[in-house]
This record gives sequence, C-alpha cells and structure tokens, in this order.
Amino acid sequence: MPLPLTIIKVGGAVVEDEARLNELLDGFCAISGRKVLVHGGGRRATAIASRLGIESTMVGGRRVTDRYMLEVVTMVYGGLVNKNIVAQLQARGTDALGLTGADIDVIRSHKRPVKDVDYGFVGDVERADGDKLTTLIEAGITPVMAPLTHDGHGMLLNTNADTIAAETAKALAKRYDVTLVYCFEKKGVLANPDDEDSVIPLITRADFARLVADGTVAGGMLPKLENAFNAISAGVSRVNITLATAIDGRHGTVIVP
Ligand SMILES: Nc1ncnc2c1ncn2[C@@H]1O[C@H](COP(=O)(O)OP(=O)(O)O)[C@@H](O)[C@H]1O
Ligand SMILES: CC(=O)N[C@@H](CCC(=O)OP(=O)(O)O)C(=O)O
Repeated sequence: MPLPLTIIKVGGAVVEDEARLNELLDGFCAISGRKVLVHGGGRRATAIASRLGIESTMVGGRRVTDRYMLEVVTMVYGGLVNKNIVAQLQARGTDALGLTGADIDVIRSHKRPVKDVDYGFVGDVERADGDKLTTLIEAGITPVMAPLTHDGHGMLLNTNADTIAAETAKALAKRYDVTLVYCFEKKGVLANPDDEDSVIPLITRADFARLVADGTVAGGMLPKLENAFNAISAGVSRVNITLATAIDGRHGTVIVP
C-alpha cells in the first residue's frame, strides 16, 4: 500500500489575507505525514502590477502575461509570496523549501502556442519531476511550490497555480496515495455563486460541462475544475475543493472521476 501524501493548494484571496493565511498554515502544519503546499497569489500580482501602472487581463481564469507582467509575477510569486510562506512554515516548525519550476528543474513547460488567445509568457507543463520531489519529501522537507515554470532554455513562464497543483499531484501519485485539496475563500463549488451555502457536494465531468454551459461555473473556477478532473483521471486518489479552514477532506466539493 503506497504511503499517504497530501497536497494543499491555497488560492489568491487567502494568500492576500494575513489572518486567513495564518489559519491555513496552522491547518497545513497540523496535517500529519508527507505533504506539499502549492500557492497562488494572483490577486497580489494584480495589485502590485496595478501600482506599477500595469493592467491585468484574465482570459478563462488565466493571466495574459507580457514581459512586464512576467517580471511582476516572478517577483511576487517566486519572491514575496513564496518566501513569506516558507518563513511562516519555518516559524511553525515545518522544514519548508520554496521552489519555482526552475529550481532543481522540478517543472518543465513550453510557452503556450498562440491559438484564439495569445497568453504571452504562460507555460504549459510538460512534466513535473516526481523523483526529485520524492527525494526532498523523504528527507523530511516540505516543498512549497510557486506558480512559475521554466522552458529549459532560460525562460521563466507563468503557470496557473491550480495546474501546478494538479501536475505535482499526478507526478507524486506514481509513488504515493495522493489527496489533492484546492482550498480558497469559499466553501466549495457553489450551485448559486450568490449563496455561500449552496455547496455542490459532488461533481462529475457531466455536471461540470452543464455548470459551464449554464454559466454557474466561470472565471477562476474554470482552471480549478479542469485541473481537478485532470488530476482525478490520472491516478490522484482524492480531489476536494473546499474552504481554507476546512481542509480535512470532510467538507466542500468532491471531484468524481
Ligand atoms: N460556481 C462557483 N463556485 C464558487 N466559486 C466560483 C464559481 N464560479 C466562479 N467562481 C469564482 O471563482 C473564484 C475562484 O477562482 P480564483 O479567484 O482563481 O481562485 P484561486 O485564487 O483560489 O485559484 C471564486 O472566488 C469565485 O469568485
Ligand atoms: C497563467 C496564470 O493564470 N497564472 C496565474 C498564477 C497565479 C495563480 O494561479 O494564482 P491564484 O491561485 O491565486 O489564482 C496568475 O498569474 O494569476
């Protein structure tokens, strides 16, 4: 029986809010056994870019990234957000190591080809290195992954954090019994986005298609669900979308293969 491993992905609204982030990090540290934290920080990047006079454009929940925005996200995700989370985990006695995809070549990608939309410097993942992550994890280290990847030719690329979480989960599912938890500021996937308590307990692919078609699911929930289904179809044992203060797997929305 493979050993259990938990991957928690924390979204931008929680990263942005010190009290909520602290609560999430307390919860993360309380999880026993092997674990990985993946963070976003999209809202922080939008705010800092705006202060620098750079406007943000999102298409289908993903950021269009020109060379100036790439500089901003590199600083914000790889520096500000990642290093603060690592320091907070160290303060709680968790031996965390912050990684972008370029560090130890852990996530390789290529620049997304231009189709209907030119996303600019956005990376589509080719592979995540489960072996190197396993080496770190088995040495007692907790990886903290930022939403940046690289192309192997010196170019950093912006990659949605939900994708980083799914690709990391898939790579680690070859060795571990992986639970992937997407946590954010809502209680789960909502049947009515205006009603915070309208959590859909369980979603199949057919439900997802219907929820997109009727507009119930939109924006940042699109990459989250696309990645959630990708993960559950590729060997990840459990995928859950839930509130950042309810990461024990007993709340929120469960993704069904
Ligand atoms: N049906 C839905 N249920 C919950 N959230 C939804 C739904 N449809 C769209 N959303 C939006 O998706 C957002 C989550 O996406 P995003 O902001 O990218 O989160 P994260 O930073 O956690 O990845 C929610 O804050 C909400 O506004
Ligand atoms: C290409 C792309 O969309 N990259 C994302 C990466 C950060 C992210 O996903 O952050 P959240 O989890 O907070 O949404 C972005 O720049 O917004």
